[in-house]
Amino acid sequence: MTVTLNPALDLTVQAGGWQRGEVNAAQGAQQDAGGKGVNVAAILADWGAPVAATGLLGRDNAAPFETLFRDKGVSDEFVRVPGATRVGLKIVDPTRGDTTDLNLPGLTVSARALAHLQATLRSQPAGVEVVALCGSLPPGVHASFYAEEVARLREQGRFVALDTSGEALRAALTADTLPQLIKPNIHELETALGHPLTTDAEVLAAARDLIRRGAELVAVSQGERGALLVTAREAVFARPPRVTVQSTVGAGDAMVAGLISAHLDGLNLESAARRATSFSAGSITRLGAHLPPRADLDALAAQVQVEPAQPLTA
Ligand SMILES: Nc1ncnc2c1ncn2[C@@H]1O[C@H](COP(=O)(O)OP(=O)(O)OP(=O)(O)O)[C@@H](O)[C@H]1O
Ligand SMILES: O=P(O)(O)OC[C@@]1(O)O[C@H](CO)[C@@H](O)[C@@H]1O
Repeated sequence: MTVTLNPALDLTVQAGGWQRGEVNAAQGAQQDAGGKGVNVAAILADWGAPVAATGLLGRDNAAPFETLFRDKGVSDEFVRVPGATRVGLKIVDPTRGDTTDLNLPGLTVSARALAHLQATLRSQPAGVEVVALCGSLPPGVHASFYAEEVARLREQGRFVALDTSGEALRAALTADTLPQLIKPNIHELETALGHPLTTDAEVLAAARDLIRRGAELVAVSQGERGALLVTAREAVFARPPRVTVQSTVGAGDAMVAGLISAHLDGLNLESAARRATSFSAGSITRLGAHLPPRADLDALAAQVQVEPAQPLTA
C-alpha cells in the first residue's frame, strides 16, 4: 500500500529553450495524476504487483486519479477531502535536457480528514506487507506525522518504506524507530541531516549511520549519476544506462517501486539495484508514471553498472 497525503495533478509543459522572466513558446503539454505514492503505486501495478493507494484526494478534481487507478488496477483507498488537489507544474526543456518543478503546498488538511486517513492505515489487513509513505506533508499536518506512523506500522509488523523531504524527513530520521527502507535523494538527505555531503565516503557514512540505527536498506539517489544502496552487509553504487529522457519527474518514485518489488521477491542487493535502476531509467523515457515493457526493462537492467561502494568495514 502506498500513502500520499499530498498528491498532485502534474502538468508537464514542453518548452524548448525557455527563459526565466521571458515570454516563452511551449510545444506541448500533458496532465497526469501524480504525487509520489500515486506514482509508486502506478509503477508497482505496471510490474504486476497487487497494490492499494491511500492518502488524501481533493473531491473537485479526483477524476484523473480515479481513471489512473482503474486503468492500472490499483485499489483506490484514498480519503476524499473538500477542494481540488494541487497542480504540479513541470517544465521540460528537451534542448537543455532539464526539468523544472514548481510544487504548490497543497490543500490544508483538517483534523477529521487526517483521523480518517489514520483509521484507514490502522485497519489494513495483515496481508498488506509493505507500506510506502511518500511525498511532502500538506499544510495542517505536523512534521512528525511520518515518524509516528513508522513506529505504529512497524509495531504492526509492516515493512515500511519512506520517501519524503524537509522537516518530515528530518523528524523521521531522528526518531527512535526508523523505516526499513529509506530513499532520499542526496539533496533531501543533506537538508535533513543539516550538513553537506560532498564526497561518496560522506554519503556512505551517513547511510551506514541510518542502518546502524535500524534501517535495513538506504538508497541515496543522485539523479543521472545513479544511486548508492547500503545494507548492514553491503554497499553498492548503481549507475544507470543512458536513455532518451522525456521527463525526470518520478525517477525516484520508480526507484522506490523497484526496491519494494525487489524486497517482495527477496532479491540480493545487486539484483535490487539493477531492478530499481531499470525502473527509474525506464520510467523517465515516458511522461507520467509508466513502466516500459518487460523486455525493455530486462535490457536496461542488464546495462546498469553495479560496483561495490567501498570495502566492507563498518
Ligand atoms: N537523466 C537520467 N538518466 C538515467 N537515469 C536517471 C536520470 N535521472 C535519474 N535517473 C535514475 O533515477 C534515479 C532516481 O533519480 P533522482 O535521484 O533524480 O530521484 P528523485 O530526486 O527522488 O526524483 P523525483 O523526486 O523526481 O521522483 C537515479 O538514481 C537514476 O538511477
Ligand atoms: O511535494 P512532493 O510530494 O515532495 O512532490 C510532489 C511531486 O513532485 O512528486 C512527484 C514526483 O516524484 C510528482 O508527481 C509530484 O508533483
